[in-house]
Amino acid sequence: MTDQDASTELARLRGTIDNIDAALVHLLAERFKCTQQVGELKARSSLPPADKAREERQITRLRSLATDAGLDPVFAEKFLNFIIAEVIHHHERIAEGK
Ligand SMILES: O=C(O)C(=O)C[C@]1(C(=O)O)C=C[C@@H](O)C=C1
Repeated sequence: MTDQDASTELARLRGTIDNIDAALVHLLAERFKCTQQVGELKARSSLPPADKAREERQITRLRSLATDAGLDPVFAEKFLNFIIAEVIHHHERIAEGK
């Protein structure tokens, strides 16, 4: 592969990465819009911000989906936990009226 070929291929791959990153941002934005509504519903109904049983079910499902998709399930679990921790933080702020 020539240097020119390599830089053309790298630019093509980076274009794909940029598209995927954009899709991830849009998906996350939609998820957080939805969890914002969940947070407001929970605050109105005096429900606790976290639901560990639901999280267990989500993790089991995501790990299985990840394995089937060829993604490291440990990474998928960490990623979901990272997102959920942020959501719980948002829920707590909503419940505090902030
Ligand atoms: O499903 C809920 O009850 C939510 O508040 C959403 C969510 C999530 O982000 O998926 C966040 C916190 C809960 O512990 C479980 C799940």
